[in-house]
Amino acid sequence: LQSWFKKKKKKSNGRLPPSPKPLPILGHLHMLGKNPHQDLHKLAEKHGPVMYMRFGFVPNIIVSSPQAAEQFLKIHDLVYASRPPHEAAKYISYDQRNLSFSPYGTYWRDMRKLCTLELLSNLKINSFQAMRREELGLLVEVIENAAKERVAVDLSARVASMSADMSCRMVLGKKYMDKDIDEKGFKAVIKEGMQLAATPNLGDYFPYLGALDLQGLTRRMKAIAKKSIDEHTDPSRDRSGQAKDFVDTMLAIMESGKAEFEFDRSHIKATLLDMLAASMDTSATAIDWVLSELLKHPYVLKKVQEEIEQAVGMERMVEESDLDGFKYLDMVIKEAFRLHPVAPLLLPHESIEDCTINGYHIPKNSRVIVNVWAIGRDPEAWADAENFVPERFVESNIDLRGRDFQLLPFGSGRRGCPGMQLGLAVVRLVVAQLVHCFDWELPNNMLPAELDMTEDFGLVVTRANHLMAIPTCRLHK
Ligand code: HEM
Repeated sequence: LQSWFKKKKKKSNGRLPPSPKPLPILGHLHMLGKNPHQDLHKLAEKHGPVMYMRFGFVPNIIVSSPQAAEQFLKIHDLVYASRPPHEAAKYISYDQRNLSFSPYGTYWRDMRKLCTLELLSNLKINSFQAMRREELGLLVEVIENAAKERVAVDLSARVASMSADMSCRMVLGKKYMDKDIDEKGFKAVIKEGMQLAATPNLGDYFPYLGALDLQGLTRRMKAIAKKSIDEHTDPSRDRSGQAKDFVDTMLAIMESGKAEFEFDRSHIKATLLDMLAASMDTSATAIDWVLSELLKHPYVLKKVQEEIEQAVGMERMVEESDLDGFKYLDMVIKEAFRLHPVAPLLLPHESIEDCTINGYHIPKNSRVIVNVWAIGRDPEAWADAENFVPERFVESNIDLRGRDFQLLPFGSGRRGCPGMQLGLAVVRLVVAQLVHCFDWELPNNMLPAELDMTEDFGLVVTRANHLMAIPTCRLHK
């Protein structure tokens, strides 16, 4: 292998990016612990923002500065717009027929266009406003009861469950109760699928991959998709008054022959699972981190509450139409995403040809891992980088939508997140509502500064310990 790389190097006349010292066979795999984004950050501080690492036999390029990210995701975007082959995704997603893990090519382009236009457009997002209001209303009721009893709410669990219900209703048209699929439970199945999808992020070499029941899991996930399509094609189904969910939309496209590419039930099923997995945990985890930072910084929470109060008053709840006025809330969300990007290493990209970046040779078929967690902490890009200071955005127009490479929670370029508008809409709405309707304090007289912020790595990086807080109602009625 070494000699193969040397030969390659010679051929292109390029040198590979700097690299820590590898072990035989393992390469650099032994350097990654439980939180690979943090380990890679430390290594990049030593070896530079474009770093070469080999995990098993797979060459990886680790990207850790805004300048380098711009090279890979904008200037040479086309070269890096593919995804590596992925064993687990092949199982789960009908041979990579979904969007997230498809390699670059016509199929991915067509699918992405279809999803962007038909499922994730503003029109479509807005058609689910009433559903979001209803689901969030249910959560507010639960919290009101906890406030009456003066007991702590498990915010992490409650928000995750609400987000799963919202995603289910949007994608499949109804909430699946835990027992609907099998004894294991619907949410557990999806969650396991996410963990599985996360593991190969850093090579297919992680030992715990083998511990997961790949076939059993696949069977369950596919059962969900099949059941849903069968229900939708049942002629006796009454769906009057409901927004058209994703299954309806995709079945209609399939029947009309409107898609200009092969599009059958297996494509629909793969896409449904993709949309569920991509929307459930991402938004919920983002909300969890924003709320955690607010509880850790009570003066910031107070400022957000004042901003909302000024626009909405204390007589009613927040509506989605109020959201555009909340400038300070948007700064808080940006700052939370800077420190806690929910997908700290994005999804892995793969290069489709040789390329030279910053004078280094990047071989074809390298995996590219963009460490946005490290980029959010880059001292060259951010003053006082370790601290949560939303006010830093008052004088800056740095945006989080992929235009500014120091802040990339949704990635950027061709593979950037197509669900960003939807994700942001949910995060802004839920955070605004929960801090407008309630004051919050930490249980057991814990001081805000003592709130633990330990991370737990996966496809999304969640809190290691659930966020618990005691609510008090704020609104006048
Ligand atoms: C706060 C919420 C969300 C965050 C932080 C987020 C973040 C991301 C990130 C970082 C990527 C990878 C980008 C890359 O590889 O360069 C991604 C990809 C993707 N996201 Fe999101 N996402 C969110 C919500 C959603 C939602 C609600 C949906 C759809 C319902 C969605 C659908 C997707 C899809 C389909 C991809 C793969 C795109 C492709 O490979 O072409 N995301 N997202």
